[in-house]
Parts: sequence; C-alpha cells; structure tokens
Amino acid sequence: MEGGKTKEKQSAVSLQEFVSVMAPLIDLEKEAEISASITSGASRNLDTAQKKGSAILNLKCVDAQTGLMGKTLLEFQSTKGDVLPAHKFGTHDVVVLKPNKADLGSPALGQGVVYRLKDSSITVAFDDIPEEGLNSPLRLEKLANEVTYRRMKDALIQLSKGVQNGPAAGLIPVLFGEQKPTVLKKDIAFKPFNSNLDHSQKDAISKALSSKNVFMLHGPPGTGKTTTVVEIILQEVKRGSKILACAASNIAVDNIVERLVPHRVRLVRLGHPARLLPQVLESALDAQVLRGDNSSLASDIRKEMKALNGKLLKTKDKNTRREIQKELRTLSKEERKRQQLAVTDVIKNADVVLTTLTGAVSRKLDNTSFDLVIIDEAAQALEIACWIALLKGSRCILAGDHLQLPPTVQSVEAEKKGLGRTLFERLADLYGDEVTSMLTVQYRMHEHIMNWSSKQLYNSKIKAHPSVAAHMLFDLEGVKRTSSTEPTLLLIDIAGYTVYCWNFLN
Ligand SMILES: Nc1ncnc2c1ncn2[C@@H]1O[C@H](COP(=O)(O)OP(=O)(O)OP(=O)(O)O)[C@@H](O)[C@H]1O
Repeated sequence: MEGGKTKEKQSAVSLQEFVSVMAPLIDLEKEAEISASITSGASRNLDTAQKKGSAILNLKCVDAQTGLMGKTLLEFQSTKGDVLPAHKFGTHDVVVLKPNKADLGSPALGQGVVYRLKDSSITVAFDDIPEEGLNSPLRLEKLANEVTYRRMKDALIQLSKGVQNGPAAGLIPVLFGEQKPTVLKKDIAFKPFNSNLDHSQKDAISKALSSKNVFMLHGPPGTGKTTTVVEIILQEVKRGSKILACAASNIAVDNIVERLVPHRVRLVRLGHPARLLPQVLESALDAQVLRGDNSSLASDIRKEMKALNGKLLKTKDKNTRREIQKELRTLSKEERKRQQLAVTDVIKNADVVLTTLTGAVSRKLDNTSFDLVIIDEAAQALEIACWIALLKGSRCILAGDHLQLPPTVQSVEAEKKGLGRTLFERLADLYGDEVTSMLTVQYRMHEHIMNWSSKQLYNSKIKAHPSVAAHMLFDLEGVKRTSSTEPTLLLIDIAGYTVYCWNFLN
C-alpha cells in the first residue's frame, strides 16, 4: 500500500488502549467546539454571540409552510434591514429559536435544522411549529453539536464492554490486530453492472467480494472510488447481503444514494430531510414511512383522536369524560405502535440502509444487524465515528485515501494526542496490501497535474485515462483559447498580486 514518503508507521493499538486514549480526547474536542459556540463563558453576552456569528438577533418570522415530510419550514428575516448580519450558520446546522429578549439559558420555542440560507433570510425546518411567540422579535442560536460527541462516547462504551455477542464480535479483534484478517484465496469472478470499469476497479471489487472481515479500497483523487463502492454494493445486494452504507458527510452519502437509485436497489436513506439533497428525498425514511400502510393507519388514528379531543372539551359529564380519556390512551398507544411498525417495515425491507456515520446510532436501527458495513470517505472520518457504524456489522469495507486531507479536529491538544488518526490509516499501517487494493486510473485531471501527486504520494502508479490525459480548459464548449486557458495549471498569488504561470506543455 502506498504510504507517502514521510509518514512513519505507528505501532498497533489494542482495544483497551484505544478506548482509554480516545475517551478524554472526545471530551477535549467537545469542549473546543462548545467554546467556539454561544454557550461558552466568553460569549455569555448576546451581542458577543452575534459578533462571533453563533446567534442571529432581531428576526421576524415572515413565512410558514408545511412540507418536507411533515416538517414546518419557517422563514426569518431581519427586523433591522434587508440583509442578515454576518453569521456562521450553515445549512444542516442545528439551531434553537428563542424570543429575542429571552436570557441566554432560557428555554427555546423550538429546535430545528437550517434548511435554506439567503443573504436576506434563513429558513429552518422544525418538527413541530412553535405554538406561541412567533409574532414577537426572535433570535436563532446555533447549537454546539453535542449529540455527535455523546454518540461517539456511547460507541466507545459499547466497544469497551458488552459487544462480545453483538454483530461485530468477530470483526473487532481483526481491526485491533488480535486476529489476522481472512481472505478467500481465490478471487471472486463477477459480472459487472457498470460495463466501463477499468482493470484496477475490477480487481478491487473482486478482492472486496472475497474479503471475509475487512477490505480497504484506496482511491487517489478521481480514480472512481465512489464508482467502485457503488459496484461493490450492487454485487453484494445480488449476493443477498444486507448492507449499511455510510460516510462522514451527508453529501457523500447522498452521492451514493443518487448513483444507486437508477439500479432500482431497495434502499432507504436515514437522516433529517432538511439535510438531504432534494434529488434523494424520495429515498428518505420519512418519505417511505409516509407511503406505508401502517403510516396511513396511524394517520387515521390521529384523526380519530382529534375528533375525540374535541368531544372531550365539550363534555361535562364525568363518566363520559373518563370513557373518552380511556379511549384516547388506547388510541395513542396504537398510533405509536403503528408509527414504529411503519419504520421497522421500511428498514426490514431495505437491502441497503444509508446514513452518515453518526446517524447510524439511530434507535431505528437498534434491532438490525448487517452483513456488511461500507464506509466511504473513511480517511476523512474520526475512527470513533466509524465505530458507531462498524458495531452493527460482521464485515466491513472502508474506502478512502489517507494521503489526502485528514478529518478536521478543532482541539489542538486532541489532535496532537491522536484523535485525528483515522481507522483507515491505522489499518493501512497494520495490514497494508494484505487487505488493500489501490485504484490506479484517474478520470479527472490532465496528466501533468496528476504527475506531481502520483510521484510524491503514490509511487508513480497513477495513470491518466486517455479521456482526460490531455484535456484542456479550452477544449470545453464555450471556453476560448486565451493566455489564461492555455496553461494546464495556473497559480495566482493573490496576496502579492503577482501571477505565476506554469505552462506544463512547454
Ligand atoms: N471506469 C470508468 N470509466 C469512465 N469514467 C469513470 C470510471 N470510473 C470513474 N469514472 C468517472 O470518474 C469521475 C470520478 O469518479 P468517482 O466520483 O467515482 O471518483 P472518486 O475517486 O470517488 O472521486 P474523488 O476524487 O472526488 O474522491 C466520475 O466522473 C466518474 O464517472
């Protein structure tokens, strides 16, 4: 396996060492994130919070729409001008809505996920519409993502105890170097769904299919890592495997969903609808639940309950009231059961469940185990986040490139002590070529751009596919051949206003 020239191999880590080292590092990282957010001591004051970008004050609610699978979308604008003040909110952030004048620690009117951002407005998806307070000035506060840390801590606890009988019982010793990985001696032949696969992709897929516990797909930039992951999923579904496919980011998960949908795979995408790309919403759990029989039964029950509640308000007779309340309790129990059944049905019937790594902790997956857990972009995910998903399966495939950017770690101390060292990198050191295949044909860039990284990082093994090897910007439709489109690579030093131009063709 290619490991770059400067990287030093680190010694194997035991399960117990991993657990004891990681637990305090997760706390450090959580503290670093909280201290950058509104709840920190440094920003107890709302104006400071707004200056830091973690709160937007003086908002008015200008529109409310239902949609997005039962969520309520509330749009907010500034009461003080056309443009929102500078802020650090992004789509997918979890936020709370409060009256503008409420104290920092006061309860929220509602919690939601940022759905859309414009210069002049911010739209948030709420599960329930806040009942009161929307007519007064409001503010939004960005929440530190504490849930993620809690989920990682839980995975660590599960790892350290009680997993002996879980689905990953056989996988854990292999990933901590206590047992050797098992690989079938004979490569598995398969009939590809994608007829364009190159030799390195086919070879990797064959090896992935013959792996018994762990396989690593090393995909340098533009070499078709996700294309290969999709083919592996299709082949595994054909074999009858139930698969959990994850990545650290929502966008990477959606990318796989989009590529699987044309193959009519029975799949379900878990996650808040406000966080999904519009083109994958049909595959979302919420959408499929709403289409199910149990869900329409639950909705009938809710209508019945609404009518009964109306009757209850008008009834004075004690006995009749008691009867109605009893009936309401029974109906409420039935409604919850139907909702849960609707979710269970969808997950049970799916061959592929797709979610972010931290989303894999969902209660909805509590009683489901998988034949295979696939993690895309595994070299950009914290190892402990990978374990949230890995604990649910007996076999795993990790796809990534540990020679590209590592995951972002906010705490300098946690970074120094190893929080950012990925499972992908660790296994590359532990087992290397034994469990790894590298993709070697790239489909993205001109050969001259590729050559540098190929030589420095991948032992000159990467080849450019003929379709891109010599392609130039001016080959694109509508792009003129000029001094700035002629060079293969143009670096502009904007700090010194000096333009350096490398024309690799000369
Ligand atoms: N065998 C192939 N034949 C032709 N085109 C291919 C092949 N494999 C991948 N591609 C194309 O190469 C591009 C990169 O593929 P893909 O997105 O799967 O790669 P990746 O390695 O995941 O990318 P990234 O560098 O973003 O991680 C895509 O446009 C894809 O369609």
